[in-house]
Amino acid sequence: METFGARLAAATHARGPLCVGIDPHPGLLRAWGLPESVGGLESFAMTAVEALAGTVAVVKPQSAFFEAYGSAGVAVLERLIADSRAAGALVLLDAKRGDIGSTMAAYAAAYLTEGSPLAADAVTLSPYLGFGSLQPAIDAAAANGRGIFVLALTSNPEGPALQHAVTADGRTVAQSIADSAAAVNAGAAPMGSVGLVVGATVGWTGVDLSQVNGPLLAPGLGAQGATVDDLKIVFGDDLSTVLPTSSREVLQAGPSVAGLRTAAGVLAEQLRDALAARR
Ligand SMILES: O=c1ccn([C@@H]2O[C@H](COP(=O)(O)O)[C@@H](O)[C@H]2O)c(=O)[nH]1
Repeated sequence: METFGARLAAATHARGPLCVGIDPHPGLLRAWGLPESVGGLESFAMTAVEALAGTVAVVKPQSAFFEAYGSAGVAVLERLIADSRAAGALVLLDAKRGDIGSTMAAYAAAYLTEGSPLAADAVTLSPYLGFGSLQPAIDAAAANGRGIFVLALTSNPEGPALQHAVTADGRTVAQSIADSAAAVNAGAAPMGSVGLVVGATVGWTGVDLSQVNGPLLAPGLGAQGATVDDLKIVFGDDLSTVLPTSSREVLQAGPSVAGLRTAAGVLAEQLRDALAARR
């Protein structure tokens, strides 16, 4: 079975290094002239899929905005995942789950196991119950050709107080997460299937990402203030596996399908140039 790392490398090679987040904020629904209802959510999601899933490498639905509508919202998320994958995009479900190992096994069954209605190509996970608690998801990802993205240096201003804290062995929390991902990904080609989340907003961090050998999801472009040029500051020599992601900056170009495609295309082109040094 082809690994997620290999599938992602092929997708970004073919379609460019861009992930577009599908975040149906209430304010965006209003801006698109849609009601704040399940019907509005579905119109928003399906328009985004129509506009983007045939062209960008990865779409990243934000689970919270679908869960907000209860089971009917989750049904829309299921359809979004299926339709996006059918259109050729990889789907990264942004759910940021984290729990004790036995419960993590249930999350892995939901998000990473073939046949589950919510199975995506990859899911975001929180390592703050200990990186080892993620093992059931790492195992399920490997068994199903899927991937995980582990929070390391998040894009929000509150992140550094925890993520730059120094652990008992002298490494920062973020460095220890990066090292744990590197250990799982060691030897994988073209790259491993355990990615990290490293915000485009975080600036120079001193965290050594050179051994991670996995995708580095970079949120924070646009609405959170980071620019394409910031990626060079954050990632330095480690740009080769960076997957920049943007939600509101692209989505504000809707509801026009053409407008959304143009916004994603312009950003993808800027990223192609900025990440030209990638392998
Ligand atoms: O560190 C992180 C991790 C995840 N996110 C998520 O990415 C998008 C960003 O949306 P924008 O509209 O492009 O700001 C959103 O779903 C976040 O939950 C993040 O921003 N930072």
